[in-house]
Amino acid sequence: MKVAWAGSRHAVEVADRMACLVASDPVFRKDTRTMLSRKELFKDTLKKAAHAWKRTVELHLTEEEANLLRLYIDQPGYVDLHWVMFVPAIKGQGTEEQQKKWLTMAYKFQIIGTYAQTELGHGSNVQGLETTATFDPSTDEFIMHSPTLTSSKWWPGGLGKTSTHAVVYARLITEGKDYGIHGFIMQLRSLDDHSPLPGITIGDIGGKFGSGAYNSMDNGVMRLDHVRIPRDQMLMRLAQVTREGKYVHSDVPKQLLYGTMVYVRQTIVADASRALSRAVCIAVRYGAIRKQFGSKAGGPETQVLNYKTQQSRLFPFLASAYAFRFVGQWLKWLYTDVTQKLESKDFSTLPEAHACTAGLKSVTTSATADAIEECQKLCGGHGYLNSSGLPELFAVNLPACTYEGDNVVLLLQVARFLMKTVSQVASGKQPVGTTAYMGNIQHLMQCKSVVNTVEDWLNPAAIKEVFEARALRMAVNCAQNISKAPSQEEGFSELSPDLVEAAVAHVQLIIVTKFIEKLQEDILGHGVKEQLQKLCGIYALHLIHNERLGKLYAQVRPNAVALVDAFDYTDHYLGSALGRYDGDVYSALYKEAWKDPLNETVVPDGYQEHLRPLLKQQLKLSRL
Ligand SMILES: CCCCCCCC/C=C\CCCCCCCCCCCCC/C=C/C(=O)SCCNC(=O)CCNC(=O)[C@H](O)C(C)(C)COP(=O)(O)OP(=O)(O)OC[C@H]1O[C@@H](n2cnc3c(N)ncnc32)[C@H](O)[C@@H]1OP(=O)(O)O
Ligand SMILES: Cc1cc2nc3c(=O)[nH]c(=O)nc-3n(C[C@H](O)[C@H](O)[C@H](O)COP(=O)(O)OP(=O)(O)OC[C@H]3O[C@@H](n4cnc5c(N)ncnc54)[C@H](O)[C@@H]3O)c2cc1C
Repeated sequence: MKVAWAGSRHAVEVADRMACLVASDPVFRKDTRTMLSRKELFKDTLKKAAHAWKRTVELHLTEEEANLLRLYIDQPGYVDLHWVMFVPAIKGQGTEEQQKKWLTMAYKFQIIGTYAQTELGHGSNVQGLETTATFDPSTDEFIMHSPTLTSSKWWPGGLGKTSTHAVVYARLITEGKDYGIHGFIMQLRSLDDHSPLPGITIGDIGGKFGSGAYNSMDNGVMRLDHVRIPRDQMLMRLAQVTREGKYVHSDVPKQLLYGTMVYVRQTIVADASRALSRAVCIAVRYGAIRKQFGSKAGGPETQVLNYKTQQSRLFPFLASAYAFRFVGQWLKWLYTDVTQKLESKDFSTLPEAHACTAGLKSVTTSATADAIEECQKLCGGHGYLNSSGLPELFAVNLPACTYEGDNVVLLLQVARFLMKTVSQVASGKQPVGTTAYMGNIQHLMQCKSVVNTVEDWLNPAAIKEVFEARALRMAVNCAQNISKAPSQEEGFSELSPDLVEAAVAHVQLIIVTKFIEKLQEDILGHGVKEQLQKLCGIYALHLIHNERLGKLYAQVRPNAVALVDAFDYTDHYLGSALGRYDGDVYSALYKEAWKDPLNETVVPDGYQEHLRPLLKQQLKLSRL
């Protein structure tokens, strides 16, 4: 099962090696992270990042190994934005010459970059951004400016205190005309003493949800006061401004401006499956240790994992963790395929790639955030302690529902794509890829489900048909209702709640389909495929209705702990007293409690100042 989860034997081996490297290095300790002040936490992140880079260079780590190293260090920091957004933005939007110049420095960490798109006033509506980049032909420069308070850049990770450079998104103005949003490379801080360059006001936007968690990241605010940059720092793969100030389009679609977001959304699906699997691993292992109540006849107490209610709340998450993992692996393939096509100037699959990345990012991160919260409840009171690992896991993953596109905004993008596809089907065009099922419209609009028993749900063809019929009927229903509205725009707006549901149904169909396709591959190991078939059945059935699931849960229960052990997480990475591999939960909880700074003294700070006078006063009063 470890191989099925990781993707290959090689993947298991590399992941094990990197996880052990991190777990055995004292610099990467994280058990007291939630007790650090914001300043201490930030400094700790700088230390970990520098040490990680040192180890990366010393050990000549490959890209795959370095990525895993970062993953197991498990602490958001400026390096994420540098590697996952700054570098890909230059790769995707810069010319070859620009890539050579900037990436050479970025790859060696001679500069640290971030992705500065969102502003105080606008995040979702990228076309509404206000920062300006006005071309001055007299000096061959752009003047970068924040004309209003709301145009202040707001949120970029690493911007607050660390980044030396950024790809800044701004409205390009030349020859008096506004050409909309474009990307520009800007140096923000001195490479000598790290002070902000003239005209740049920059800082951190303040503490965020939860202790520890995303507070390790210096999300930043930045205002620009007529800062000049050379013309060649506009990213010029999509469009150029000539020396004379003429605006020239390239032959690539302008949507490639959003390409970095497509890339990151795809990686976020993998992050979601990992976060969900961690929460499930903690709740399942703990559920096998925790006992409450016994039989009336005075028998032994029951492991809480044996309660049917616990199983019906927890096992759909276990199944979802596997489902998201497999669809994430497929999405990575799809992204690579689209990128190769783009390189040979085939842009035909871009809309589908956008819909798949946006939709899957949205559905998997929302489900994951909800599931982590539920896993806290599934662990009872102990789940609410920081030492359970769950509060921080929740706080770190919750913003994934918002960053890289608010989940509802992204689902509306999927819905827009679906409405276009329905209208193309109506005009006789055969849909392809993840919407190919829509071509089977006659049958899917009328067919009746053949599913009657739990066993029927293990029949892949029956499952697929149900999900296809559901997704198509919801999409067609929306399209018909939109066509009755006075205008397409009004209809879309009026029906947006239904459109979001139709988009979710389509995305769930993709997840179910990719799970089924995974089961058609050669899967080695005794009983592995059978367990995955049950999990696939649970994933599909829990989305439709819960009635017949009990039988499947009973079949998964004996292997539940093994199914979470297959995630192959070290105790260091899991970071949970409840989810420990050895099950020694109670001594771990007890030991963790004594680490709290409140326990440094027996009598707390503040006793002399506030508690003692209060108690003495009450004593005096009672004697009167
Ligand atoms: C400490 C450890 C150290 C270790 C060191 C070791 C070394 C390290 C090595 C490796 C490190 C690796 C680290 C890994 C860590 C991983 C961590 C994960 C990181 C995550 C970090 C996240 C940080 C967050 C960043 C951000 O949030 S950036 C900002 C994101 N913003 C958004 O997403 C905005 C959302 N809005 C939009 O996308 C758009 O505005 C819109 C909603 C799509 C609307 O667009 P608009 O043009 O206004 O309108 P439309 O008319 O709807 O669209 C026009 C047209 O375009 C199509 N479209 C839209 N989007 C796209 C797209 N993306 N691609 C293609 N096409 C698109 C749309 O469909 C329309 O098409 P049609 O006209 O044909 O319909
Ligand atoms: C932790 C974190 C890290 C981030 N890192 C970065 C970064 O590195 N770089 C960067 O540039 N940005 C970053 N961001 C910003 C992020 O990309 C935006 O917050 C995100 O795109 C959402 O935009 P918004 O904040 O403007 O939300 P809003 O759009 O203001 O959303 C508010 C509400 O309005 C709803 N809404 C908005 N538009 C519509 C619509 N058309 N139809 C229906 N409902 C709608 C949303 O669903 C939501 O409920 C980060 C954000 C966070 C939380």
